[in-house]
Amino acid sequence: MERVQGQLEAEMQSLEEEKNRVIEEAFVRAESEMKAVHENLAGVRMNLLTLQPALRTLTCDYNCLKRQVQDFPVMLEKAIGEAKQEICQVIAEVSTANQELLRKYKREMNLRKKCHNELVRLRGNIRVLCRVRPVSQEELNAADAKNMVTFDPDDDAVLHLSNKGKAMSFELDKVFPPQASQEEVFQEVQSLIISCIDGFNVCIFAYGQTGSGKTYTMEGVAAGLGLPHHRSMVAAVLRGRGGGGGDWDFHITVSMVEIYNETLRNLLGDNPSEKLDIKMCPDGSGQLYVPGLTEFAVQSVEDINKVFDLGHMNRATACTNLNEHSSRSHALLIVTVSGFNSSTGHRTSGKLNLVDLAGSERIAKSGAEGSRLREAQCINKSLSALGDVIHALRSKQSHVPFRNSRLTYLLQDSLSGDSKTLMMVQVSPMDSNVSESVCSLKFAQRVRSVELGSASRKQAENSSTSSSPTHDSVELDSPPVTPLPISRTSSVGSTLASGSKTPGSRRRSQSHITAGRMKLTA
Ligand SMILES: Nc1ncnc2c1ncn2[C@@H]1O[C@H](COP(=O)(O)OP(=O)(O)OP(=O)(O)O)[C@@H](O)[C@H]1O
Repeated sequence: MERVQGQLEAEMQSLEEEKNRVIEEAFVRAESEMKAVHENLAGVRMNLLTLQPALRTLTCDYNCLKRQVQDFPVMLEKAIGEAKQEICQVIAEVSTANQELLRKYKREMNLRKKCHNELVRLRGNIRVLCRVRPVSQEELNAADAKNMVTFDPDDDAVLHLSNKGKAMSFELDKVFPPQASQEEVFQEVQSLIISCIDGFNVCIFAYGQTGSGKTYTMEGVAAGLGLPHHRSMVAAVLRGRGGGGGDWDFHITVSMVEIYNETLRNLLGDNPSEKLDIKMCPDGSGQLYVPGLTEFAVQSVEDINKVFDLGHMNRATACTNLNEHSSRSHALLIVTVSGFNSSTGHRTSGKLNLVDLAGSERIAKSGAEGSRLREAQCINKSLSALGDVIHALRSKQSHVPFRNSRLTYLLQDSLSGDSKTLMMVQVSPMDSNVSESVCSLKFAQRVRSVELGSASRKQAENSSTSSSPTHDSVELDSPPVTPLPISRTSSVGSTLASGSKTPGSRRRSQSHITAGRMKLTA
């Protein structure tokens, strides 16, 4: 018991000692930790002391930013307002400059039109050009073939021709030698074509014997394109639409007709064999129109191509031999351009007539009979009538015998007034064609060699009184119309009112050859 007690006391003693040791250790540790804490605290205090100014700066910055943020919407609004003002000012300046440019552009456009019309006027409203076709390969191969045509190197309006050993010279408005390209010819006639957009009526005729190049000039294949050339003439009208300025809106329609044996046929109609008539408008305006004539509205070159294909197809189906038939008939392409200016309300109406005439060669009366004789008579009659009309117009005669053929009657409004006419006389250079070439050139000179402005008072009515050097005057079995009296009052003033229009009134007038309009669906 005592031993156990002694053991317990010893244990308690050691525990007491252990406790004191642990307490002492804890105290030492606590003291060192306390010291470290104090040191830390001193460091923190130091830090706090240094951070205080930074905090003050930050607080100051923050307050400053806060104020700026508060002020920002106001400043932004102000800046936007100022920017808006500046932009508006610049826009106003640009708009003024733009309007000024537009005004200048319009003035230039009007000037261009005036210059263009002046140019056409100076050149003469009726111009006679000549084109000599090249010698064909076949002709080159023929041993005895001779080229009879030479040109004046100093004057592009003169052509020399050797006829049975006799030298002859002809002066026209311009002569195109065989090497002249389609493009050169097109450049020459382009301004004339485009004037239909300005409200003028324009006629371009291709005249000459069969094989002299009439169709080549009027429909010749444009290099590489495979498209008939006068499609590009119509295409020029389409392109020229833009030249009037943005205020103009143009409506373009195309008709194709053929005149064979003094009979008018609609090449775009459902029935190409159907004969058309030329009639006086029942409204008493004195204007002419062709009832039933088909007009296709065209807007693109594709539309034009479709119209041509239809016209050529109809022409081919209406006859047995197209080549012969086309040589003995006149083919007319009529392009009507109606313009409307949305700013001024101004309207214009112009017409372009591209006429591929029948072959002008003389057929010996003794050798021809039946239908060939009638064909020859009709061709001679209409070409003589055309020569008479152009001669009368160019010499400003008081009466113009439009009614002597279907061709001149149909084209009456496009030949008279301040219309513009171009006669392209086609010539073959070969000796075998020389007498026909002489006839064609004499015809050209006859319609041209008139002193402009020297109007004579009267002009014989019928082609039987014609002085045409090329065509015999042959009466038709039934003349197309009764000849008109020759006084200016009756022929121009009443019956042929459209032929007497002043430049201003003609510009306002609508197309005389009208018909039910169709939309192009072909
Ligand atoms: N300027 C030219 N350049 C090249 N070839 C031409 C030219 N003019 C005509 N020809 C060629 O001469 C031939 C006869 O031309 P074209 O058929 O145009 O004569 P045409 O007067 O219209 O005859 P037709 O009265 O029979 O219609 C054609 O083969 C044509 O290609």
